[in-house]
This record gives sequence, structure tokens and C-alpha cells, in this order.
Amino acid sequence: MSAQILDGRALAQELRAEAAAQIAELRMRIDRAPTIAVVQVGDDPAATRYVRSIDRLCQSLGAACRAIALPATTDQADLEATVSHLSADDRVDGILLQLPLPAGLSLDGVLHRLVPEKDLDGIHPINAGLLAQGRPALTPNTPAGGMELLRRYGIEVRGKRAAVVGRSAIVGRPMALLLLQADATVTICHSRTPDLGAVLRECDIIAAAAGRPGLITAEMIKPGATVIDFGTNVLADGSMVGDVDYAGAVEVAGAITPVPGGTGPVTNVMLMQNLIKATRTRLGI
Ligand SMILES: Nc1nc(=O)c2c([nH]1)NC[C@@H]1CN(c3ccc(C(=O)N[C@@H](CCC(=O)O)C(=O)O)cc3)C=[N+]21
Repeated sequence: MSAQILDGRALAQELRAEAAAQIAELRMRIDRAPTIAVVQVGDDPAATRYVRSIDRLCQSLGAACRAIALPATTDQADLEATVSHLSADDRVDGILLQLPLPAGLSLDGVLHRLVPEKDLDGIHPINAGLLAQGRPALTPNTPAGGMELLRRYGIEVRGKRAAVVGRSAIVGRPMALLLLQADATVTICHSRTPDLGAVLRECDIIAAAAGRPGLITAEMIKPGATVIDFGTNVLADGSMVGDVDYAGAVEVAGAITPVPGGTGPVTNVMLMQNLIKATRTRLGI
């Protein structure tokens, strides 16, 4: 038996149509295109792809994208000044800072310069704190997209056992909190978890966000479980794979997201939803 494929491209297409209509309406109200500023420091390959796809998506939906590419050698003060400037700019509705930052730069200092109302990735301590308290405001796009896939495919979360592999501020942790918010019983696994397979085999939903290709193998998956793969590992040959051994997992799981074509395309549209939300909230629309 082969798993149901959770088709992120198809879902993204539906969500794009909804977002386009909302953006068209916003353009009339504010008399300009809702604008995202994307800041990338250095050239992490997954981030570069993401920025490129954000730019394309903005163009096709009628939003504006200001891409700000800074060299990997940018110092803390320059990066903070850039973010301060964007925070204060009335014509910028949302800010997206690509992670990870190059070594030597501190995210903390930067987040203090980011106004929470423009925080399209929900990583400002205010937004992260609201999510932790069960009062989500702007939530991180990648895990929000994973939840949207579960919702649109009618996969029950309430009362289920769920495991999240990875504890990053932008994917793993918020995914665990969103699953909790949806009434799952959640276990967070990470690089120091002994016997990952033993934990995962108890779970009906597995969300992989470790950034390690092939970490999760078929024998770790309970037959029929739902597997959401957030991995965007770019291999030496330029191809992209997830954290799950897809070929094996697809034979065991009940439903699974492919990489590419799973969580990635949905992430991009969730970003547009956050832009719409941020613009409306900040301008009191
Ligand atoms: N602050 C921040 N937020 C992020 O959400 C964030 C980030 N930094 N840094 C980089 C990673 C990477 N990431 C991707 C999102 C979508 C695709 C995507 O759309 N992938 C498509 C196609 C990819 C391709 O083949 O080029 C797919 O999966 O089908 C990829 C990668 C978001 N990230």
C-alpha cells in the first residue's frame, strides 16, 4: 500500500487564488501594492531559492517584493540598521529575514529592531510568546503551512499523538505549539533524543524539521501515520531532499508530503497570508 500524497503544489494553487483576491482588495484600499522586504545575509542555498520563489509569487499575486541582499561579511550594526530602517518605513508592510544568519551575527540584536507588526515569520519574541501562550498572532509560515496541509486534507489532529523532530525557533518549536493548539499530544525530538524510532513509532503524525537528509527511515514510521517533511536539504548536485527517506516511507505511511512539492510551496503562500494579515492589522483595515 502506498501513502496518499499530500500535494503542496495543488494546495498552494488554491491558496494563491484566495490570496490574489485579498491582495487586489488591499491594493485598492491602500493605493499601492502591499510590500514585503526580504533581507538575506550571505548565500545559504535554501534561502536563495526561497527568496527567488517569494519574488516570483509576489509578482504573480500583485504584491511588491523588495529584496535586500547583504554580503556574508555584513556586521551586526549594519544589519540592525537595515532592519530598523525597514521597521520605520511606512511603505514596507512586512519584513522577512532569511535564516540562518551567517556565523558571528546575532539574531537577538536584530529582532529588537524588528517591529512585531511586520514580523512575517513570527520570530519576534512577542509573536513567539503569544504562540507559546496559545494566543497565536503572526505565526511562522513553514509550520503554518504544514498545519494547513493537515487541515485541507482532512487529517485529524485532535487527540492524536504527534512527534516533531527538530526544535528550531522557526520550524520545529512553533510546529509543536501549533499541533498542541490543535489538541494533539506532542513530543519534541531532537539530536539528543535516544532511540528516535521508538518515539516516532508511537505517533500518528510525524513532522520532520531536523535539516538532515534521510534521518527518518521507513522502519521508524507507524503504518498509516501521516508524515509532514519540512526538510529542504540541497544536495551537492543541486537537488533538494527532505529529512525523510521518501522512497521507503511512502510504502508505510498513510499520507506523506513529497520534497519538493510538499510543504515548500505552501510555505510561500502562508507568507502571503501573513503579509495580508500584517498589512490589515497595522493599517487598521
Ligand atoms: N526566515 C526564514 N523563513 C523561512 O521560511 C526560511 C528561511 N528563513 N530560510 C530558508 C528556508 C528555506 N525555505 C524554503 C521555503 C520554500 C521552499 C519551496 O518553495 N520549495 C519548493 C521548490 C524548491 C525548488 O525546487 O527550488 C518545493 O518544495 O516544492 C524552499 C525552501 C524557507 N526558509
